Amino acid sequence: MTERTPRHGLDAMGIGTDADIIWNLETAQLVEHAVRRGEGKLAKDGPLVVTTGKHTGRSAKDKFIVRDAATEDSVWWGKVNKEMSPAHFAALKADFLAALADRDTLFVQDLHGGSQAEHRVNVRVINELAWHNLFIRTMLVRPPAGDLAGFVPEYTIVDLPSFRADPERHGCRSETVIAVSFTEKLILIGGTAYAGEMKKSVFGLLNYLLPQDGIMPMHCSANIGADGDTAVFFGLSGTGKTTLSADASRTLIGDDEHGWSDTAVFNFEGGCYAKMINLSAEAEPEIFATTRRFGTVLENVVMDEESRALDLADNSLAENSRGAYPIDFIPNTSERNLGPVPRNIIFLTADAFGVMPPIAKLTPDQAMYHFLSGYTAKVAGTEIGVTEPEATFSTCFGAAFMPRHPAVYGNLLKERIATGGVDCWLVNTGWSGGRATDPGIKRMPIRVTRALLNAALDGSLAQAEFRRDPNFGFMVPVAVPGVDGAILDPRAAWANKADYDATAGRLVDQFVENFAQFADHVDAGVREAAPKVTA
Ligand SMILES: Nc1ncnc2c1ncn2[C@@H]1O[C@H](COP(=O)(O)OP(=O)(O)O)[C@@H](O)[C@H]1O
Ligand SMILES: C=C(OP(=O)(O)O)C(=O)O
Ligand SMILES: [Mn+2]
Repeated sequence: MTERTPRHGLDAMGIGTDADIIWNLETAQLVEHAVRRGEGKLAKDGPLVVTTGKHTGRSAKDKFIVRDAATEDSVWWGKVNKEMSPAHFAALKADFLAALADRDTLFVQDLHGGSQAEHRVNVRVINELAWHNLFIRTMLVRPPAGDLAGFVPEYTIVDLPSFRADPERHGCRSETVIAVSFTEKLILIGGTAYAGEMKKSVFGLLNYLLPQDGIMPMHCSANIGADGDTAVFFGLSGTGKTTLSADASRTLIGDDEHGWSDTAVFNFEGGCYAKMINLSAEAEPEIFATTRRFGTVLENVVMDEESRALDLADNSLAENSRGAYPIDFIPNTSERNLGPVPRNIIFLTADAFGVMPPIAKLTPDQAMYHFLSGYTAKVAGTEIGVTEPEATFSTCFGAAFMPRHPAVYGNLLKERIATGGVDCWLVNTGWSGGRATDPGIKRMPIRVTRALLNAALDGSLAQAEFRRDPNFGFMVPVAVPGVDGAILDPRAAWANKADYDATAGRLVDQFVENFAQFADHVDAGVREAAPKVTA
């Protein structure tokens, strides 16, 4: 028993086990456990380096929500939120409890999901791996040590990477399962060692709970400018939330999950989770510096066994290599984990078709249209013969994490934009001058994106001359000081204009087709904000 052991233990939760229960350790001791147990190794400058095996990203198709009286009408059932029956969940829970009883050692952390006392949940995370315990401690909000003895968990996550789910018995799809019961306040994660599942599960919880308190939960990063102007950056995975929110000239609130209340934007988390592949010291100095510190957890980053030097360019373990670090590893962060209500909303998209301009100004109706659409694109892998990018539409720029109907989140955004004083922008951090798969076509340089963003955020871009995009109808700047004008007009950047027009036309068609599902949930203004092919 130490002061970090809560009075409300696992037995009080109905969890029986003879395992050694290791409560609420801090970074140094958890790193020692991880290394001693062979879970990871230290890199040259101190980070803990681990591998996750088969799963190097989230398994969206293996995620389930228990469908019962509580969720029947409140969850948006369908393609994204898949159901698990209460009976299957009961069987899964029984097998998780049996697996817990069998373990020699368990690592437990008592944490908060949400940085603000009035809008958060107490989460207890039970891990078989020391490094997973360190990861979730790093990512969520750490209660002061003095609060731990009296900590009472409300939600529990049991995270067992070695568990093997059985589709017959558990009503799931594979050996991997992420199952959430809002009624039992229990999340079971098995068959995957990708640590991001844990933090995104807590996000899903808050996305379900907070709209009831009038908070808009958002899959976005957030930072604050010198004159107190908050910006939020929505975007799907890989579009630049984490990269662009770490900016020497602005104060970071957080890189991934936030709530927008009547008075503030606040972080849900206490850490960041950055992509490591090809991370550049020049373009992303603040994030790069975290790879040289004790306390950072590096997932699937390749390291030389002898020198313990990192090779951030090596994708042989994963394209999605990651680094988790406490938020204060970034130099300029908000001490209270919040900022004023936003003055700017940015929708990030990584357009692999090269159709979207690098920046565009949106009307409130266009903003609603793009928020509900949630467009980005994937470069269709590295397989030989795959030459076309693939469009992805994920509503609210985060459908995988949003249990409720998109209209719930959409209406919260609508109310907030309607109060005025918020400027909305679409930013393409993807490709320009052709498709991502065309020879010689490069992704937008980070410094160009930053220059355009900063011009939007400091108000100077508003003074520029704009033209209307013929396909999407939004306003695109014609010239911006310090930025090569050729990149501002995507059509001009393409050598073959007919090819651009055809590619844009196909993308517009996909937007229109995707939006049909929302047409009945929005007013005419938003429907009319749809892109139109004018040719
Ligand atoms: N113009 C750009 N803007 C933002 N990121 C870019 C850009 N060009 C390349 N990148 C790379 O794209 C990735 C963006 O990932 P990240 O910021 O982690 O996205 P998210 O947090 O939205 O998942 C990073 O690896 C970054 O280096
Ligand atoms: C951690 C994740 O978030 P993002 O890529 O948006 O940073 C993820 O999608 O697994
Ligand atoms: Mn991110």
